[in-house]
Amino acid sequence: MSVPENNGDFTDLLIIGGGPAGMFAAFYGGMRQASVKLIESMPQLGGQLAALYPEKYIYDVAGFPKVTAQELVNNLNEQLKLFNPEIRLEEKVQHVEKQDEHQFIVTTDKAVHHAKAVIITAGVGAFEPRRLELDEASRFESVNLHYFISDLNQFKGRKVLISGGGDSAVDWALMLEPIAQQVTLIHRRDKFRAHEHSVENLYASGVKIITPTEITALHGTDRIASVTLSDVKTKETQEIEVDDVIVNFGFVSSLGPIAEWGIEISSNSIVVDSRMETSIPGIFAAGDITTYPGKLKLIAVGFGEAPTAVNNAKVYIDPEAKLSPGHSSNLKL
Ligand SMILES: Cc1cc2nc3c(=O)[nH]c(=O)nc-3n(C[C@H](O)[C@H](O)[C@H](O)COP(=O)(O)OP(=O)(O)OC[C@H]3O[C@@H](n4cnc5c(N)ncnc54)[C@H](O)[C@@H]3O)c2cc1C
Repeated sequence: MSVPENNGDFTDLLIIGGGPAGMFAAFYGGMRQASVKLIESMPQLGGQLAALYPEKYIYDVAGFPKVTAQELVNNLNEQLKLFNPEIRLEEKVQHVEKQDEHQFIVTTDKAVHHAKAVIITAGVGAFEPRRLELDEASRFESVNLHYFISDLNQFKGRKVLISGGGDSAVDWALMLEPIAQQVTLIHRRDKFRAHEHSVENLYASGVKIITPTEITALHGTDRIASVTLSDVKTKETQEIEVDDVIVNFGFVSSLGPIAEWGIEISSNSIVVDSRMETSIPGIFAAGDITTYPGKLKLIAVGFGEAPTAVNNAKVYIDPEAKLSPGHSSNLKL
């Protein structure tokens, strides 16, 4: 099956956001013989799965009894490459404007794109980690202060300090314990908010736990060599040597520029109808970013919404086209 060339400068489908919903939409657009451009602000595809929990297991995606988030992203990548969509990484969409039916101008921080239809799969919006509120923190960010983890092995044989009390902090501590030389987990409260079972495993593990404690200073020139920890109640301090500091205070997200594109928004999400079309004809949405009565923010749900958005976008672009894609099992790929 061949993918048609762009008609002039106009891509058939421009997809904003390369999380699981956007990746599957990109594959599906190719399957519907649409030309596809996918724009993602992060350096990698995969959305929350790749950025926030690549090594965690997911159990509720159909057909996968158990799969790590990164494996699922790798599979989505392999699947979407069947149709060679244009993927643009590290490019953030700032503005979408409808000029006329089938004519959208999408402006990013790097270029201006033209599309016949737009599908927004921007998840929770462009997300950022909640940062350590210390003046000196920013200069260690690209060195040994981590808010995201992409490869557990980078911590092999190292002294790692993790700060945070939720699931991510506890999970990272447990996963790093057999790899790192030493893992210390601190939290500003006495109790961890993580899943009960994980907390039980934590106390049974070799992770050193210090609570209620917070980081009050980072020391080092080129990299953090030690940190000052302060007891939240007694204010007593201690300095410990570290090779790496991982901060897991969760992340903040906002729709950012999306809220200014004139699309109907409700509770920080994009309102869609049963065709996954937004209040602007020709702009569709899928995945965590959408809202409608009964909406669930799950990967499996995004995997259903993406084909609905793509098939309806196909009909928007070409009203003669069939809504139903037919069965993929009839394809010869
Ligand atoms: C720790 C954790 C565990 C989870 N476990 C599960 C689970 O077990 N099962 C499950 O079903 N769900 C789980 N989820 C939820 C699941 O990850 C989300 O439902 C899913 O990622 C939503 O996919 P998405 O493609 O809609 O959005 P996202 O994954 O959020 O991807 C959206 C992408 O759009 C990009 N983007 C946003 N704005 C712009 C812009 N302006 N320009 C360019 N790019 C942009 C973002 O950078 C991001 O990469 C979990 C979430 C977390 C945080």
